[in-house]
Amino acid sequence: MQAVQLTKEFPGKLAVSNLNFTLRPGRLTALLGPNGAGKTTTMRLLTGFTEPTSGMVEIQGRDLSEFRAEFQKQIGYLPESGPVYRDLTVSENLDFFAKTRCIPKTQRSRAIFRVIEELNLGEVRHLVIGTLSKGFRQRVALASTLLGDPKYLILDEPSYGLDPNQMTQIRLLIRDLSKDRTVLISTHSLDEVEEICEHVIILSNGRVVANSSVQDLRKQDKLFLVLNQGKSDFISFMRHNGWANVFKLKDLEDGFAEYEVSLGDAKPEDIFLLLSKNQITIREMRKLEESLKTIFNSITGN
Ligand SMILES: Nc1ncnc2c1ncn2[C@@H]1O[C@H](COP(=O)(O)OP(=O)(O)OP(=O)(O)O)[C@@H](O)[C@H]1O
Repeated sequence: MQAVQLTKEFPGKLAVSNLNFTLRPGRLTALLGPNGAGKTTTMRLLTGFTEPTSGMVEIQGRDLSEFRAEFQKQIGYLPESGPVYRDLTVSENLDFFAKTRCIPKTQRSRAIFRVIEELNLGEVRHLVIGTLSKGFRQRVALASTLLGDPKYLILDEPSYGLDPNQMTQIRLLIRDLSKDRTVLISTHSLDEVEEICEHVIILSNGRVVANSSVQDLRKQDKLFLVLNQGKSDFISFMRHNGWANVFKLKDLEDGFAEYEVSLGDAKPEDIFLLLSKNQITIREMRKLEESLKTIFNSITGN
C-alpha cells in the first residue's frame, strides 16, 4: 500500500501535502506527529473515506479511487474513539458491523465468534456497550475492525485511554495481527512505538519529516567527548576525516573542549581509533543514547 504524492486540502487549510511512503505486510508502522500534523487525514485518505485533492493511494499497483467499494471489504479502519453504539450489546454491535461490511449471512456468526475469541470478549458479549469500561469498549471497536479478517488495518490511536494492562494486551494483539497484515497505527505514545513498531512515519505540518525504521532513527546516537586538540581545529580535522556532524559544546579553561559527534552508522571505537592514531588526548568519551522522544522533538521542531 503506497501513498503517492498524496495531498488533501480543506477550504483554507492544506492538511497534508505530497506524502510519499509505503506500508508493507509484516511490518508494523507507526504514524506519529504533533496535534494537527495530519495523521487522521492521512488515515482517512488511506482507507478511501476521504478523497485526495491530488496524488493517490496505490494498492498492489492499482489506484484506490478506481475500486474503493471493493477495497473497503479488505480494510479495517478504527477511527479515533469508536465506533461503538452504546445502547447495543457487544454481539448486536458486531452483528451490525458484520452487515455493514457485507459479510454473507452464512459466514456472519462464524466471523463474529472469531473476533469475540480473538479479543477475549466472551464474558461481555451479552452486555450493553454503554455499561462497559473504556478498555472493553475499545476492544469491541477493535473487534468490529477485525470482522471479515481484513488484510489492511488502519488504527487511529488504538490504545488511547486504556489502563496499562489493557494497553499491553492491545499492543501485543496488534503486533500479532501485523505479522501477516499491513498495519498502520497512529499514536502519541513513543513507548508504544519502541515496544511494538518496526517502522515510523513522522508528520509535521502535513509533511513527512521522517520515514525510517525505528532502528535507523535510533542511529542518531551521539558521542560526547572532552579532548585537547592542541592548536589545530578539531572540527575541520573531523570533517577532513569524513565526520560532518561535529559540534563544539564549550571550551574549558585548560585547553580542553567538549564536543558532540553524531555517530550515524559508526561505532564509538571508530572515533577512538582515529583520535588515538592522531595523538589527540581524550579525557572523557561517552555515548549519548537519544531517547525516541528527543529525536521526535528535534525532528518535529518541538
Ligand atoms: N474537515 C476539515 N476541514 C477543515 N480542516 C480540517 C478538516 N479536517 C482536518 N482539518 C485540519 O487539517 C489539519 C490536520 O488535521 P488532522 O486531524 O489530520 O491532524 P492529526 O494529526 O490527526 O491531529 P490530532 O493528533 O490532534 O488528532 C488540522 O489543522 C485540522 O484542523
